[in-house]
Amino acid sequence: NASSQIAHRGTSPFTCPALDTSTTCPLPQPKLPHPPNQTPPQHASQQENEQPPPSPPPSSSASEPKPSESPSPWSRGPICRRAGHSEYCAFTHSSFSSGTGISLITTPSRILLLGSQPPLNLTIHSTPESQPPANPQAPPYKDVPIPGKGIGLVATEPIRAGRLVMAATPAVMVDDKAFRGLRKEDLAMLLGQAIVSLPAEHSGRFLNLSADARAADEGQGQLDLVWKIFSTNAFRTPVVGIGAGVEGGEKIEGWEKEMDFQSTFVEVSRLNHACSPNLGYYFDSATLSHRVYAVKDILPGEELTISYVDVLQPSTTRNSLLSKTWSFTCTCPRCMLEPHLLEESNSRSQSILSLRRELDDYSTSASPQKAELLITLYELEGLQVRIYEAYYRAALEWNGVGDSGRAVRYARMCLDKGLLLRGPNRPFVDNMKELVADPTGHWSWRFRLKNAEKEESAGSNGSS
Ligand SMILES: C[S@@+](CC[C@H](N)C(=O)[O-])C[C@H]1O[C@@H](n2cnc3c(N)ncnc32)[C@H](O)[C@@H]1O
Repeated sequence: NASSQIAHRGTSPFTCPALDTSTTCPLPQPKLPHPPNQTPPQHASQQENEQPPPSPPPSSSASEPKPSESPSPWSRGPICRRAGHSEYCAFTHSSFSSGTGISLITTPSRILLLGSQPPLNLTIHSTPESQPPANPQAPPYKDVPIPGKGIGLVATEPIRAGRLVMAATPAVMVDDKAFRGLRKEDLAMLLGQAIVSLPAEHSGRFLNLSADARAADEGQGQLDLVWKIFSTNAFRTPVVGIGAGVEGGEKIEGWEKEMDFQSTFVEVSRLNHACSPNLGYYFDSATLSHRVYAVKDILPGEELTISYVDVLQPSTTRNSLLSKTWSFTCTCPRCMLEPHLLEESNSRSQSILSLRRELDDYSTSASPQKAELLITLYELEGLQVRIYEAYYRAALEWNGVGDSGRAVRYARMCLDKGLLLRGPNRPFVDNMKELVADPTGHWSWRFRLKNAEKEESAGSNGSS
């Protein structure tokens, strides 16, 4: 059966001295308390409005993938846990990513599907002795204590907008179904196995991440602490698996299945929040890496920040979510404006939301001037991290009134920023590329004018 393909490991949870406070292993540094079911830092900030993606949906009746013939680089923890019909186990690939290692909590059949395809099967790149680290250059930042925020990262050199600042693979990835379906104690137990099985440096850095202060202070136990470190620092990371299966009696090769995981990364997880951040990021399923880019020019000594919440929301909405989920109130410049300036900032945020709604209704005769205003509002709010969304709308609006020159210019600007902040495999990227290649053949060509004509003829029919 599927699980027999994975080598069993003799490790029992928490035999690693890393979790024994009497040893030299790094101790966790608990910080602020968090509620148990928090949303990982990225969800809301990655919204976009796109044309429907053209790719066909994955087949739901395809059968499980076949076990791989080659020896598996994965080892499996000794104890698995059940949620519903599925059994979840902790799997570790300790030579992954030049010996950094990675652990996954998922089902045996999913590990066969995922683990037998790139990048998880790239054992050629994963022998620690023979492979240098992926990025031998010193990073342009260091971690330092930031008053009121725990540890954070600050720039050690000038960083230009557009520069790749980090590309890191996770320490641990948890199948979203396990995250939601398993009892907390069971998930904590599997997380414990997952962490102790990582190479020592990676597990030590994981255990140094921030967690709920109550876990350590009240001595609730090490499993609870590992669970809290994970949930404080997890990001949503959808992974596309390519499988083979049988549908309607016919063998199908290469169906794609998107699987949701929650993942914690030891470096990215040090980034604190700001409401107009200077970094943007996306998770690249093909390399299993979080790619973090500068969206503004950053000076040495400046803190590097990402956004944990939807930055388009007004300050009260942003802060109530931050407080509920991560137990802090934001003190970033956008939140600390004087009252009359804060009021203007919130009014701009409200306008952004209503303009987006208006522009995203393709059945009306909205105008390119509204898209231009949207760009200005994003700029005034310092939202370079989402500016590609405004360029996207401007490209469609100008094409919608038959101005291909401006449309192509904005489509290019959307691609320039959007590729950095969302990666290549996105429907909006395809959409903008199609517009650049052939604006007059694009679905949006003169669509607003056609709407206006329809409205006019409906009006004249009504009045005649
Ligand atoms: C993903 S961790 C970020 C790194 C963390 N500061 C550390 O010491 O490892 C999230 C935690 O950092 C703290 N944090 C992040 N951004 C903050 C901010 N803008 N103000 C205050 N605390 C913040 C909160 O305790 C939050 O739960």
